[in-house]
Amino acid sequence: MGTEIKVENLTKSFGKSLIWGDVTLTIPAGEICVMLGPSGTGKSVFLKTLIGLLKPDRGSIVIQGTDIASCSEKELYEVRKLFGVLFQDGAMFGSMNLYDNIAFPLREHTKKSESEIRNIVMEKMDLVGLLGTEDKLPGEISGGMRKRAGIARGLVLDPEIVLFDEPDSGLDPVRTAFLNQLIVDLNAQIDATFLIVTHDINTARTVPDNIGLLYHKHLAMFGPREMLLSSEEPVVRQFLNAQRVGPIGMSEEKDADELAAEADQELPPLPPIPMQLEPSNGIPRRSQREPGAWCKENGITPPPGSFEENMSMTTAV
Ligand SMILES: Nc1ncnc2c1ncn2[C@@H]1O[C@H](COP(=O)(O)OP(=O)(O)OP(=O)(O)O)[C@@H](O)[C@H]1O
Repeated sequence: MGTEIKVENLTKSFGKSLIWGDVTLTIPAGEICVMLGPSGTGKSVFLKTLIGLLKPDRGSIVIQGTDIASCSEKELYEVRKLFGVLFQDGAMFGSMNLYDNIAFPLREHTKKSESEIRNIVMEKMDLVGLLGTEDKLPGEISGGMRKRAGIARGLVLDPEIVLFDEPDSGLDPVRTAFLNQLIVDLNAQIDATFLIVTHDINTARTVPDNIGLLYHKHLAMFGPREMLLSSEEPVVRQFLNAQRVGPIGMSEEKDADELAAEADQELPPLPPIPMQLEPSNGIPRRSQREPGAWCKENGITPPPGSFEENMSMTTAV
């Protein structure tokens, strides 16, 4: 299970306004990727383009041999069945209880009997820790529970690719930590390919196998977690360490005067690379490797203190 997504030279504009151009990356089967980027750089547009809700101007997105940028509607309909999507707010129907919300895709897209549907819904509710809340309305539960219900609903059709659009938005740090653990556990358990859009730097530093950064209408970098967390590239370094010093300004790129004013400021050292979050259910991640393996293979010395067992999960910001 889990399928690769191969994106080549993807470009998307709305009218004359370019959102991003020439995006090329391969999201490996079964791994977790995080896509970062300042607000408005087109992360949600990227997710929508991957599932064919938006059409790119150019380029290809190949999933199981089908280019969804140029395929027929019928082919697109088939490829879409591979996806589960978690929208920001969980996108629950307010007047339906959680059971019916989670059962909805099965009733809409399959011919399964109500008893088969019941088995699947209860299994997914169990996976996300929501057994016993079947009769609750979305308005009666917390934001974190709504997110988990959204995940359960995204999983009922057994997707091979799961897209998460800011799963941690509006959650407190403790609930975010629980949600991150759930995401890592689910990834190991269902072995699907996960792509997460987030603004949470701690999530980006600890959860994924790979990180991408969209900035200034292009993909600034995409690669293994350790590659980006040890990178000295100014935009990557600034964003992944949530710093003010660097090329990214409040609304757009800084201008020459602003950059000149910063020229003498010494950059803080790169913080240690934290351990990757491990599944708590005893199932190894598909891509599990020794901490520091990428750095070693590539002759990179990680920042001091990296990969220490008891290192704080928070970043030095
Ligand atoms: N359907 C659309 N028509 C026209 N412009 C759009 C459309 N959808 C998005 N945009 C524009 O594309 C740009 C990128 O939007 P998007 O929501 O993808 O950014 P984002 O990186 O996800 O932002 P944030 O981090 O704030 O959620 C924005 O300027 C937005 O106004």
